[in-house]
Amino acid sequence: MNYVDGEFVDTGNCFENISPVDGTVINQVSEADRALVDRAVASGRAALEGEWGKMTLAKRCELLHNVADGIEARFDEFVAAEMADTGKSFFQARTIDIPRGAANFRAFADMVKSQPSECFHTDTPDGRGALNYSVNKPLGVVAVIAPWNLPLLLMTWKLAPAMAAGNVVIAKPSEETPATATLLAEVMHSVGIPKGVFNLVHGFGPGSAGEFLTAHEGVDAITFTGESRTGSAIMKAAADGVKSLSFELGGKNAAIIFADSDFDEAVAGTARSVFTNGGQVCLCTERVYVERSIFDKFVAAMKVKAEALKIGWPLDEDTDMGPVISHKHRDKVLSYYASARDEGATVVTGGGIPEFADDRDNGAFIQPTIFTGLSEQAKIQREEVFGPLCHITPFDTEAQAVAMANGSDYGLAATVWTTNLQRAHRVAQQMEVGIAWVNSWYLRDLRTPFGGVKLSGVGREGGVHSLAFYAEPMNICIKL
Ligand SMILES: NC(=O)c1ccc[n+]([C@@H]2O[C@H](COP(=O)([O-])OP(=O)(O)OC[C@H]3O[C@@H](n4cnc5c(N)ncnc54)[C@H](O)[C@@H]3O)[C@@H](O)[C@H]2O)c1
Ligand SMILES: N/C(=C\C=C\C=O)C(=O)O
Repeated sequence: MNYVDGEFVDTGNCFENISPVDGTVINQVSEADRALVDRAVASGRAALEGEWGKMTLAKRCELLHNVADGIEARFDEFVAAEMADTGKSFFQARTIDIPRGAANFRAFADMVKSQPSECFHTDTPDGRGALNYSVNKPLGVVAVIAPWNLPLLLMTWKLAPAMAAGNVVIAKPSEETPATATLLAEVMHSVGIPKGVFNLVHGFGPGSAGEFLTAHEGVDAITFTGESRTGSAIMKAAADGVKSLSFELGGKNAAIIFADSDFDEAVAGTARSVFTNGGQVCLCTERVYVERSIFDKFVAAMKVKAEALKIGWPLDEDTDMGPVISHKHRDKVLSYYASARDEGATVVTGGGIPEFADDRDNGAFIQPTIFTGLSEQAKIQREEVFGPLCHITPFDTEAQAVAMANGSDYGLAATVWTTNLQRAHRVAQQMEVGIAWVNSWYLRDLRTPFGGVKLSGVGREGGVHSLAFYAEPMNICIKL
């Protein structure tokens, strides 16, 4: 169901939600039409001018903590829903996706309470001076458009600061993953978020709810997470309305492993950064650069890691990797596997589809894959694949590794593995990315700036960066 103006709405026009595990139909999803999007915008505007706009900060933060409580109270339902939509493992859903859904609301409910505002005493020629202070006002009606890879985590990563800053939101989850967003609407409704503050519209991008939102004259800002080319399309749609935009886009992330790294740690950490969530995390590594003296040993060790991954039923406790999100996406990843082979890659492991001889053969399962032997100009070195694969390349000098890692049109994340302190700082700071991890990956502090450079995004969210994006600071000058 959609959720607009405090009501669950079925437009009567549905699309099927297909399981990536076995190809069965999970449920029917009500697609929002333009009229429902219009109603959501009007309801949001009324909420801003009504109860929500007048609510105290303390009460707003209390409600956001209640939303977090509501997610935790229905934790198992959220886990099951996320796994059903995505096929991700029980481990991933229960240790990352759903806990972060609650954590995002708690983090921003707490951070916004201690958000300072500026004040300056200004000298004036008459000696009496002036007082310049600023107040933070909300942007207004914010469209939140989210992807399918970490559905609840990424939607709430935007909803939480937007609502903490006093905005009203219209959320549009991916058409692939409607379930946890709908559960979230039930939680919002049950904890008493005033009608119009949180709205949920299901649908697609072009010619559907996504596009209706981005071109809507009543939407004040758009925060989008998804493919870079979609970001460009949304930027065009929003241009006439001169809307505030925050974009978290694609990545083609590099890992650099020096011979002076802790070898076992570097192998384990890099394998995790390549294969987590089937490689369907924007921060995942797809390009691995290894110092030549340990190259063969490292490739062999990564092969062992890839072949040890248990690809199975998401609910099995020991499953490491489920299917990718859809047959369509699997075909895209397989086309990159084929292009790598066509360009002469060595297939270290994988490259195809696993066979189970059960219903999983109707799912979108794919083999974890490692390639070597290609140049930096190869297709899988230039383009984001967003699947469980990497290409491993040897390097001889630090400068060469830095140049290759930076030689991408993307710039989201990088990992650097070394035990040399100076080298760790030196190389990390040279990475042309928004986030560099040293001897770690996806270690997250929600107060830090998060975002990408180049094709990987526009702006930063996280901590004060989120609160800055979702606010309109206003300066008031008082002549004394
Ligand atoms: N940088 C990050 O934080 C981050 C996080 C997760 C995923 N991603 C990126 O997202 C991509 C995978 O997610 P995806 O396939 O859902 O991305 P996508 O761009 O296909 O879709 C993302 C969302 O945008 C909507 N959409 C599509 N076209 C639209 C349009 N023209 N107007 C309005 N809305 C539109 C979709 O319905 C979906 O809800 C990968 O490229 C990945 O790198 C980036
Ligand atoms: N934005 C975040 C993760 C993004 C993952 C991309 O797929 C986060 O952890 O806050």
